[in-house]
Amino acid sequence: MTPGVKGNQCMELSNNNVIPLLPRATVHLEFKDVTCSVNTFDISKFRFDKKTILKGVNGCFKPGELTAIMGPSGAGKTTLLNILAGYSTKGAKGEITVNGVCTCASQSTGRGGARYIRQNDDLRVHLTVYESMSLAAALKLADFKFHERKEKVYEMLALLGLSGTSRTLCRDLSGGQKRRLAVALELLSDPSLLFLDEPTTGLDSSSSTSLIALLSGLARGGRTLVATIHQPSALMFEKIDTIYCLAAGNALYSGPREDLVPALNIAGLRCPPYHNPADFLMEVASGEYGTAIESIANSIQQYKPESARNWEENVPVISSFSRSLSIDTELKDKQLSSNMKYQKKYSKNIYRPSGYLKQTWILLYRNYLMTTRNYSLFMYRVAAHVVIALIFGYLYLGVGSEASSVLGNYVYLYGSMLLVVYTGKMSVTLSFPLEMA
Ligand SMILES: Nc1ncnc2c1ncn2[C@@H]1O[C@H](COP(=O)(O)OP(=O)(O)OP(=O)(O)O)[C@@H](O)[C@H]1O
Repeated sequence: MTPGVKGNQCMELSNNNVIPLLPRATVHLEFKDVTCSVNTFDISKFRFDKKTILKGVNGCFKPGELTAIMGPSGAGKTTLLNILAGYSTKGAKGEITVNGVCTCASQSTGRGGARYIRQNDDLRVHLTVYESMSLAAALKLADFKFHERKEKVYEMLALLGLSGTSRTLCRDLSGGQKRRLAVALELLSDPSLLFLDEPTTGLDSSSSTSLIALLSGLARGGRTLVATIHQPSALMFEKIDTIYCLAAGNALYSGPREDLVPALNIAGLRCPPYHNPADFLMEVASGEYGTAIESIANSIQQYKPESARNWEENVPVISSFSRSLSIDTELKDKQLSSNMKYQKKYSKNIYRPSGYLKQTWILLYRNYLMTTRNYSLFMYRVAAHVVIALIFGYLYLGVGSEASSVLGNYVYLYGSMLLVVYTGKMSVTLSFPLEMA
């Protein structure tokens, strides 16, 4: 029996129609004086040097907003995201406050149930979209009944415009669809805080824009979304609420998108007309305008916007946002109400994952599916065993029916032990780091 996977049905929605599902709680994340240093070995001097990647950055990410962490290559964007998400906190110092609860940046827990979508899609290429989703749902949503999990999976697929690809193998998805599936997998447990590392890398401009529109829609529901974005187009830039720009480990600008150009003006940097402000910011951060980053950052801090934004006033309420979307109202209402129903029914805040035994069973089943569908690997394994059997046969040739040759017995025992131990161990040793990723 397939755990968590049964049947198939589709609810169709076009790609860019996003229903802003409400998260279960809102998350306000603030960080103060975050630094990160690593020790690097300098071969020419034969000694360890300390490299400072982040030099005491501050900032705050609010619910209902999509924040883009921008900056030139090597500025420290991924490092900051890793620390904030609690994914990799080695060498980090500083304070991270989530909804008023302060934790040390070097701690990897206490980030309000944050989910992190890394740059490389960690999808199982031999599973279909529906299988990936339903197996993930079976792992993450232990308290849900089978039909409820199924409903939630279809709801997420429809939400992210993946209904039409539910039977497609993950390896056959386009780059944009893979990113959307990665988001859908994380949305199953309704996270309030979502980090994405370079979600648009490798996508064409239209897929990138539609992905950013989707993230912006999810943020509108009250989530806190933070994504590193290299160089957004003007269209993508319009959909971002807040910009956090890093340059050589320092925060250059942190604030609403619409205040970026006036703030740079204050620092004496005029964005040329018809120039994408995002490109201009990157040029400034790369040092193309000659001024020291610290002095620009200091000047920018002098800028006081006329209307300090209050997200609670400005974030559109769910009904007004959904009115602006051209989607089937009946379907939208049905999905919203099912989402609310689950949120009310299950837990105060956290969906409970499956128990150890159930997880083992689900993962075994997933492994079985992947192994049997990976024909070439399967055939290589069969061929390897045939070749090894021939070698053994040859080595054992002439030993006779009494097995009286000491060397023959030794070769047989030693060889069969190696085969049994290593063929079993190697697959685990190789796949463990991949599965952990
Ligand atoms: N473990 C480490 N050891 C040594 N240097 C590191 C380590 N991790 C990051 N760095 C260095 O820190 C700097 C910032 O890295 P990071 O990956 O955060 O940059 P980024 O802004 O995300 O760059 P990109 O946009 O190219 O991905 C880089 O110069 C990188 O080489």
